[in-house]
Amino acid sequence: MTESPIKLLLVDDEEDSRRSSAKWMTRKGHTVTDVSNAAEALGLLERESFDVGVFDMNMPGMSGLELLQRIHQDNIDIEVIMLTGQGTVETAVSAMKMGACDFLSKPCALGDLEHHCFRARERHQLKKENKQLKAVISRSQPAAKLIGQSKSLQEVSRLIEKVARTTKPVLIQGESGTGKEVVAKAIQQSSHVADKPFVTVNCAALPENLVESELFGHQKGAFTGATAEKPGLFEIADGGTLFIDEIGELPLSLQPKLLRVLEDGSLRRVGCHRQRNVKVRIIAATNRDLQTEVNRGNFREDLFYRINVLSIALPPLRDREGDIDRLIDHFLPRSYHMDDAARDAMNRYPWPGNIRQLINVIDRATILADEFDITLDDLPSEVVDFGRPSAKPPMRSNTEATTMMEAGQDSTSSPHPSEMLGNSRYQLDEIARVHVLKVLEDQNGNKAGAARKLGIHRRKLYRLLDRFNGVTSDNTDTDELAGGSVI
Ligand SMILES: Nc1ncnc2c1ncn2[C@@H]1O[C@H](COP(=O)(O)OP(=O)(O)OP(=O)(O)O)[C@@H](O)[C@H]1O
Repeated sequence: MTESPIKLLLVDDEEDSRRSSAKWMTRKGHTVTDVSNAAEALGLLERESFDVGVFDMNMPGMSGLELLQRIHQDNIDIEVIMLTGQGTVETAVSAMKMGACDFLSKPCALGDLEHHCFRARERHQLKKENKQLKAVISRSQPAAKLIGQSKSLQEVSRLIEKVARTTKPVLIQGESGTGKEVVAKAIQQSSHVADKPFVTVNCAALPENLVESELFGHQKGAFTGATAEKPGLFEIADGGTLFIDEIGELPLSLQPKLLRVLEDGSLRRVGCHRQRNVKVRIIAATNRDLQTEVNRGNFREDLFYRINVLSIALPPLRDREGDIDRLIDHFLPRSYHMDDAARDAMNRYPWPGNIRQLINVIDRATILADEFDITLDDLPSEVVDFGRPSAKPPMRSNTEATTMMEAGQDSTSSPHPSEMLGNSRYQLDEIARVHVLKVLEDQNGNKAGAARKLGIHRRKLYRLLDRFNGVTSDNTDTDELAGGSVI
């Protein structure tokens, strides 16, 4: 048999035909359970899952059609083929209307039975894949590429390739924002289940009472609000990969249930007795030290050993030499340019929020930048000021404005602008100079802020500062001060 075996449930009160069908299908390598009545079949279906059911239409007690109806009502996931001794078009039509996928007349050739079961199983598989795809599409984000060439990241890439070849659980440890989810996706994309679902769940983002039903699914009426049955993420990820982020936050009470799936692939939805089986590759991530959590009694030791078969420690960004510039080049839109001073500051900063924080800083800078040039003024003060020689420099830029203020030409050496107003001793240019420098000083040297306060564009402020400093960068006169635009 080239195709994988079918898990089959045969329900027929005629012992001879049932036994010979079961024997034939078992000999062909399929897993067959056979029972003589519908009630027994229902009991089994509550506990176990099957790919295909072959039901005799006419049985004493509950008929095959009634059994089909119950399956439909209870939302049991199985494809049903109806068998009858007196096959008529009407009975076939009513069975199909009730959700049977096929119809066979008794006695049927055993070869036909297998052929029809394969077709039914294919349909079962397609329906399942369809459900999975819908769930995955609604959750998926575009795959992210792992940017960086530092030695420590190269080591991570090497590990990704290695662990991708197995189906064993992987534990990714690293600070928040270091790219644990990107690594999980990279493992999945290099694995043999790359075309299968990649489903993610973040244990920290879910209220404790929802984690169980989200992971394992629930039966209709299992708890208040469970108005319909819902498959869990393990079922959605069946055949593929489930990425469990922040696994350290998984409530202790649920840890044995996770251990069970990891051990034999079996699970039960909340409020349901039926055991289901899944084949899911688990990738877990944490920014906590799980061993410490084990020592503290917050995480089960057996589960820790189970998920920690293969582990990847993701280095923080500050330990990835050379990668900051690579990440800037990757995330900065092509039309933008970041000057050397800004790049130096970015490289000095220790990035406690790692790559996520770096992306946010770049996004912010592109919004604040004049034209397409990113300077120190476009970076947050904690980035600019980190590691600078003086704790609170009066000016943050290296332009002439700094020179002026360091040379004692700041606004404090002149009268307050309000005292100058209306005094014919002062020329308009002098009043403007004092006012502009005062505003700049009030803004701690932040030119973007000063320009905003002055109601002029930042480039206009640069030109004024150049002029006050005697730099003849252009031929602007005092008219510059009239009618500025706010950035
Ligand atoms: N090496 C990398 N190359 C490109 N982008 C990256 C890299 N590492 C992380 N990112 C990006 O940084 C952001 C954060 O990454 P991710 O969510 O994978 O981090 P995490 O470690 O899972 O964070 P948390 O612990 O908070 O869940 C995402 O936008 C991701 O695409």
